[in-house]
Amino acid sequence: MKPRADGSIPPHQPNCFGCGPENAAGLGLNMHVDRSRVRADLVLDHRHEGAPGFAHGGVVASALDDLFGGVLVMLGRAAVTANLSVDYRAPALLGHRLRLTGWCARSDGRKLHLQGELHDAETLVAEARALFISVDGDHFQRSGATMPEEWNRWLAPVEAELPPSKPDI
Ligand SMILES: CCCCC/C=C\C/C=C\C/C=C\C/C=C\CCCC(=O)SCCNC(=O)CCNC(=O)[C@H](O)C(C)(C)COP(=O)(O)OP(=O)(O)OC[C@H]1O[C@@H](n2cnc3c(N)ncnc32)[C@H](O)[C@@H]1OP(=O)(O)O
Repeated sequence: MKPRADGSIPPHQPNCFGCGPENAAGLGLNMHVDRSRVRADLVLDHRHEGAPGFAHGGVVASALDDLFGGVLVMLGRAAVTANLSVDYRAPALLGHRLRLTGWCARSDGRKLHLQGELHDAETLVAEARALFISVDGDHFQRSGATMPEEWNRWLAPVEAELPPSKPDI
């Protein structure tokens, strides 16, 4: 799996909660590569409500987690979330167009240190740091579910080194 020629990032799989178009309960993220970052717009609604008019914090965390899944596609690395930390800086308002941005800050063998932000216009709503660990195909066999054909191709050996991190933009 890799970004398309126009920079858009295909869904991880059709039913992915974050980005799968077939998941009626999902967030429907459409991600794209913008230089060395991944971006997506997100409008949350009453299904995502916590306090009245505010998005539930877990939904915000889910959006950032799946955004990091988009960063993995940009990097060409299959990995899973080992740790996700979110600082909530301002309420995420329902009905507002929110902007997600994610990038890889650093990699160290199997460890990928990813960072992301959620903005409402100029307002920083949330920032996240995550540790992802590279995995191979065996990791996903444990569910017993059928893997998308494309995954069999990208679940390559995890030892491959990432290219040097690009400078922040
Ligand atoms: C080519 C294209 C690639 C495209 C990629 C596309 C998709 C991404 C892939 C899959 C996801 C698919 C779709 C959804 C996409 C994105 C959504 C967000 C992602 C998720 O929704 S994903 C679900 C939630 N996620 C889990 O379901 C993980 C459960 N978990 C485990 O499966 C294991 O826990 C695992 C595999 C993480 C590690 O297990 P393990 O046995 O392989 O490795 P081990 O434990 O030895 O750790 C190795 C080194 O990491 C350190 N380490 C480990 N965990 C740490 C922690 N929490 N904090 C600090 N350090 C930690 C150790 O200390 C050691 O460090 P050291 O080497 O220095 O000793």
